[in-house]
Amino acid sequence: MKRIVLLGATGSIGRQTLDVLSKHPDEFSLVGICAGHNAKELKEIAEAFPSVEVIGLSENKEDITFLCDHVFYGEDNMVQCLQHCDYDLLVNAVVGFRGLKPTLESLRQGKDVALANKESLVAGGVLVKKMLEKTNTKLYPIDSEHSAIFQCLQAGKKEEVRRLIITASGGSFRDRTREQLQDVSVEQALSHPNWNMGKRITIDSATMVNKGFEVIEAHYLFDLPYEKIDTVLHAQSLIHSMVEYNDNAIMAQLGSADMRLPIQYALMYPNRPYLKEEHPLDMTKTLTLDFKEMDYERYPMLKLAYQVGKREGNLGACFNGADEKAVELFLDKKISFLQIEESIEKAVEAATFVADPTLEDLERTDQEAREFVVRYWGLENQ
Ligand SMILES: NC(=O)C1=CN([C@@H]2O[C@H](COP(=O)(O)OP(=O)(O)OC[C@H]3O[C@@H](n4cnc5c(N)ncnc54)[C@H](OP(=O)(O)O)[C@@H]3O)[C@@H](O)[C@H]2O)C=CC1
Ligand SMILES: CC(=O)[C@@H](O)[C@H](O)COP(=O)(O)O
Ligand SMILES: [Mn+2]
Repeated sequence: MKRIVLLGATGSIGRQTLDVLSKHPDEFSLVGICAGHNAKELKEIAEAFPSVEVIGLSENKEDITFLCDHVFYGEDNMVQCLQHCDYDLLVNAVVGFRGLKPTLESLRQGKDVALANKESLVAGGVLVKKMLEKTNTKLYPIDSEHSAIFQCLQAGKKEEVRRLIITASGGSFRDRTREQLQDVSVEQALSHPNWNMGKRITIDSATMVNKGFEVIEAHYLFDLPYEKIDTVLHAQSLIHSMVEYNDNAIMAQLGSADMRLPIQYALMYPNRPYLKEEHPLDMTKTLTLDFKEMDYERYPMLKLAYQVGKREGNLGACFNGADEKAVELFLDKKISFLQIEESIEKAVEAATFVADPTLEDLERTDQEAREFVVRYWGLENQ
């Protein structure tokens, strides 16, 4: 029985993880759940999974202390939960920079992490890598592209990999030119062509920040240089990513747009038990595969992500922090879609570079990037 702690339990990945866990009651016991504000849903989860021993909530608006022995409130709730329960695997599906600390804490304790929170690696990849080496722990990717690559890597040796090819849908505005992005609305940006996901990642997909994050994530997860990590536009999101080997073989992983497969694979690797699909892929009817070369002029955030990733240090934390704040402002209709990009570019330009950052350095960089974006748009008093 694997004892699981799930962060971001009320989110898109969180809920799909609960579904996977509920299908394997003899394999998993859910012992910890955390979320941000949604006390009502946490309560429902705790009732559905009586094995829950610890609960974390960032806001203290509702008293849920009666639900189990340990309930922690506040921004440090996730780390406190990890310190007050006996668990085997952390599933980190919280959104944002806040996911880095619990990832590091879990690895420090010698516990493996099934990772959806890509921000842990984008902002803190250097620290996470050091901790993995120190404690001999493992990360199991949940992000669909990285799960696909992880699956394709089972077919060969790492030394024989020529390159990783990460597929990109192009996001909500893939059929528009840059000129046509001037007046796009929040509602339009939130309409992803293939995936149903949380708001932040859906906007990141439209700006291609998400693909930039995924390039950096792949660098740390698979320990390959940026020169061996490519991206390609693939509108259908049927191929989740590929690995090209030295003998020219290209291994691809295909599947419907259902995150329960990568979640289950991360939790049960190397096993592949039965998984009922909502919308099974019918090869004979639906299989059209289009590919287009990535256009860095159309998607400047992807180009910037390579530069940020290669320079390393604290720049990933700046890139992510600026994006988090800019996406929040866009969703609140305080800035326009194209101003998300401008926020990130200017914040990275203005950042003070720290080559070998500590966690405190990254936290400072994250905070400074957010403050920079607010100041840049003159929104200090709103
Ligand atoms: N959705 C997807 O298909 C994919 C997501 N990912 C990654 O997985 C992560 C989660 O994404 P997704 O599920 O879409 O996001 P959602 O927005 O759907 O869910 C976010 C989760 O984080 C919680 N949360 C928000 N603020 C806080 C806080 N201050 N303290 C603690 N918890 C908080 C939310 O709780 P509450 O509901 O209470 O606010 C919720 O449980 C992201 O890093 C994303 O990039 C990666 C690949 C695919
Ligand atoms: C489901 C998932 O992993 C998302 O990251 C998704 O891949 C977004 O797709 P695009 O960023 O390619 O639009
Ligand atoms: Mn992805």
